[in-house]
Amino acid sequence: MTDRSPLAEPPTEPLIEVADAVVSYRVKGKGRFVAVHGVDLEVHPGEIVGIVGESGCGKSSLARALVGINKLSGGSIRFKGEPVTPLPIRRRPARLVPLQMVFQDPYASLNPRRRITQQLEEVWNSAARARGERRTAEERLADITDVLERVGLDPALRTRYPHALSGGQRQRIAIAKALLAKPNVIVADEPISALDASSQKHVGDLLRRLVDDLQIGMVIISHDLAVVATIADRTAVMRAGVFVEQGPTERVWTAPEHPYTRELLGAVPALVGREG
Ligand SMILES: Nc1ncnc2c1ncn2[C@@H]1O[C@H](COP(=O)(O)OP(=O)(O)OP(=O)(O)O)[C@@H](O)[C@H]1O
Repeated sequence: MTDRSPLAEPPTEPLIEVADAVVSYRVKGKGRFVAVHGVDLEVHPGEIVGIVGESGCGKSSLARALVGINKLSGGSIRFKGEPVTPLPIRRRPARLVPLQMVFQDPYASLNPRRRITQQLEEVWNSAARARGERRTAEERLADITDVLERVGLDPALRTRYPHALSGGQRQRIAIAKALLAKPNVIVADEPISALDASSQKHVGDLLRRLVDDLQIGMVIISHDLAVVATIADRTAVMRAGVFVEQGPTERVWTAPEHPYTRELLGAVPALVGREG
């Protein structure tokens, strides 16, 4: 658990600025259902912000809006000062390429019929194309080898198909895919919930290391307060589409202000501290 006092570090420009964001869905015969009711959030370089709350509270709806998959019904989301425009991946402007998402189920974001290497090459190609860069196959291989090493995988694994990897290895590949886009921000929706306990710890430590080493901003969504408490600098507690409180993780954990946070804390058996 970390508590980086705002006085301890110089202020930075936020990478992500969310102001009064509203996400709603059209539900047949029932009008619109509002899943996110006007939330405010900032994400700075080198910072992990955890968003925690029970299933159905609106976490994924907000996460998808942060990267431009969901359209906002109100408010605004800015990435490096520019609005996040909801467009299909292929039509995303180059300025949004460094805004990446990692999903809970890495199987869903990996094609089971293609070798890992082909999938990483496609991501690299589309990021280079979006940026208008002309680069060589040697540079591509060097970048792919570099990200695989960075996520703690043997680069030789790239010749495998997804089914020949463990759950933890697949999630590392999903993180490597995001890194190939040279991200400034990664939004990770339940990135470790589906993993066994030992992989949870390793992937959690990896995410923290990436944020510290690359000074990216990260948003981690989880229903599990203990997961967020071990790696997030700041925590926002979400209930029924609103943040009931947000603050430094240490403070939220030790002196929760809202009864709902206390309720969530009561359901956590024990906190295992983050190493390093
Ligand atoms: N496409 C959609 N159409 C209509 N309602 C939706 C849609 N997607 C989500 N919802 C509803 O919005 C609410 C918030 O869902 P969301 O997936 O954002 O919550 P969550 O906190 O991420 O939950 P979970 O952890 O179960 O995914 C839920 O009531 C859900 O049923």
